Amino acid sequence: MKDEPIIKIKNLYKAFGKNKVLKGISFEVNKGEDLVILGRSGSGKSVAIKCLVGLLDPDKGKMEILGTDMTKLTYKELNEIRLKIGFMFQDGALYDSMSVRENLTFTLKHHTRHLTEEDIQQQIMEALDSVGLKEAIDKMPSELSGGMVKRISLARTIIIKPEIIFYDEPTAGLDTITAQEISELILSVQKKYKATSIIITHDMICAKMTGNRIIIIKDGLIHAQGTYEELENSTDQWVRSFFFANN
Ligand SMILES: Nc1ncnc2c1ncn2[C@@H]1O[C@H](COP(=O)(O)OP(=O)(O)OP(=O)(O)O)[C@@H](O)[C@H]1O
Repeated sequence: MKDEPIIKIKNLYKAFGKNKVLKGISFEVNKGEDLVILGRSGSGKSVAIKCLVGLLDPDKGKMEILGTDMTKLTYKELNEIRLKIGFMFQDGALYDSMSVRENLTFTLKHHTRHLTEEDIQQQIMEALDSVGLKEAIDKMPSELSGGMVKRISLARTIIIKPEIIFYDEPTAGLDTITAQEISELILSVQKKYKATSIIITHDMICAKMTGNRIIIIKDGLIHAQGTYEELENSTDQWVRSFFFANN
């Protein structure tokens, strides 16, 4: 069902010593939504997501994913909820010593037990097909270009069919054209798999293509939110600067 929040963050605070990074962030993400988080470097976008998924302990705040209170989880419950979440990290995070096939097999076996060899191969081919890279199945990560690494890491993210996908700077380090191809691919994956997404990015083309709502973090708080068009036409000069300057 749409319009049903499956991610809820309320009054999230996080400081590292004197560095007060998050000072009361609240937002919700509905099922099927693709939310982009913008903010200048160091504004706390990654910290917010890490708190949400249990990789960092928040100082204060309530967080819920798929109806589960993320602040009161046992280790077992945390692992269970993480099985429903896919991550696409900035650096791709593939295992260098494993081929593409082995990387994907590893993820799949770790996620789903008792799959037959035939199921595994079929799901690998389906994921690689979704990112247009079936021919790379037996390549090693060192043989892949930056754009191909991103595609394979996207394949690895979707192979577990997550309900929620977190993208951390999915187009970072790519030239403009390749970045746009990756954004297009993310869009097609979103349509095909219908996962709910949170996308952290500095790439405004990526934000425009992949997000249907944007929030902007400033000074530890949510400074503005809306659609790309609403924020682009904001009366707030600082907000508008995102759309015309490279952050
Ligand atoms: N584990 C940590 N220990 C101490 N400080 C941290 C830690 N993680 C993040 N920080 C600090 O928190 C602040 C926010 O970092 P964060 O990585 O969330 O920024 P960001 O908005 O994602 O930036 P970027 O766009 O550059 O990735 C920074 O000042 C950073 O130094």
